Amino acid sequence: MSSEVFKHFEDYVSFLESKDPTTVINTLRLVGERERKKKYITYSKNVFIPLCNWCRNFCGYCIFRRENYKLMKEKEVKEMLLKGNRYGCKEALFTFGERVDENPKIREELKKMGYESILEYLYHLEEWCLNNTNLLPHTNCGLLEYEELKMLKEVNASMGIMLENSSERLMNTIAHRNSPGKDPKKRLEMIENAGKLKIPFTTGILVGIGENSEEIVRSLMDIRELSEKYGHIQEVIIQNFRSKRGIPMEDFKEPSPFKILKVILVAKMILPPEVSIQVPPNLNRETGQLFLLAGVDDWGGVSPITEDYVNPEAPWPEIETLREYTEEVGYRLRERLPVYDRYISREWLSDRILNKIYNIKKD
Ligand SMILES: O=c1nc2n(C[C@H](O)[C@H](O)[C@H](O)CO)c3cc(O)ccc3cc-2c(=O)[nH]1
Ligand SMILES: C[C@H]1O[C@@H](n2cnc3c(N)ncnc32)[C@H](O)[C@@H]1O
Ligand code: MET
Ligand code: SF4
Repeated sequence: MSSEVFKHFEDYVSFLESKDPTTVINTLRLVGERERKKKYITYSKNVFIPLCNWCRNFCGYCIFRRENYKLMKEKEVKEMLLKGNRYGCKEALFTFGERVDENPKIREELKKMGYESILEYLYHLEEWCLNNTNLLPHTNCGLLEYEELKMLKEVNASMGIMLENSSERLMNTIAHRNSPGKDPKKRLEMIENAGKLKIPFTTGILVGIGENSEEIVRSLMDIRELSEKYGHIQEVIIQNFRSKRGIPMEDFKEPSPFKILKVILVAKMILPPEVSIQVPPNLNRETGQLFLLAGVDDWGGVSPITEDYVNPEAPWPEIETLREYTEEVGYRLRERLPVYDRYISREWLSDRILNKIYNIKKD
């Protein structure tokens, strides 16, 4: 269906490069034709658990990582989960630094708590979450091996990792120079492993980190390839780089709304139609409504109680505000689980996750 508009790599690239309003207006019309049929824009009510903010990488855009790190205590995590439960949240988002247990001090701390590794600790917390709350875990903690994904699938409704961009070139730039974990070969391999393991999966690209138009198109095509092969990509996040004081990339220009609009249109044309396109509403407060017209159909995780620890300067909108914002464009806001409906089956989910979902739906 998507190929009605463009077919070739070069077409997408020249579209991204285009300064001709007619081209963009025409594409918006063609893509928009399909958007008229959609009714709902979804979001997931969540609690963000930043389990540990040390990280083996140093991404040029990141403010989350601290050398003076904090590893969350079990009690603290449980209290946050219980609070989320009281607020009716359905997603426990475990997002944290990559391979934090490469740090000997953190390993030591974990040992004292009775755990051999951060993933053993994570598994325990996610299991507790399933046994004591109505929240479903979603883990996004950077690179994981096949066996690690397999273990976490037991206690996660879905998992994720941002591809960021599939360009090797960025590994020599300020964005990823000091981040071995952002090697696109490794990230694509992990996304492929998640496909083999039938894990409903979230990925995406970060726009505005020094990549060019070819690299954006290539990244989206790489995601499409894995999505077509395994069918596990539930959503693709188009994340706009937001500058923050003190990061190495402080002086980088944030991508313009026009640029993001074009990237969304290209994503819509490249990706299979069932794959949702997500933009976070806290990073797109002024522009989000217009992006709905270009094919965005999901706002991602929105939290009534925790901040976005990756973008702490950007508060979440109230759900009711988000509802008005969405309805003004003519769509309805609908809450979803961290796993999209089409994956709610034995083919995709572990028995304990599936049982939990049945029990949640009964409530
Ligand atoms: O609050 C945030 N949530 C982020 N999420 C959460 C996401 O919005 C939701 O957890 C998913 O839509 C699943 O419901 C991510 C999840 C991933 O799997 C990969 C990347 C992200 C990035 C962010 C983020 O920067 N901030
Ligand atoms: C959790 C995800 O958040 C994104 N991320 C990290 N730093 C920034 C920033 N300054 N602006 C926007 N997104 C960011 C990355 O894509 C990461 O994978
Ligand atoms: N550190 C992981 C990554 O960048 C998780 C998101 S950033 C806190 O992939
Ligand atoms: S973005 Fe993720 S991988 Fe990069 S430094 Fe921050 S926490 Fe680490």
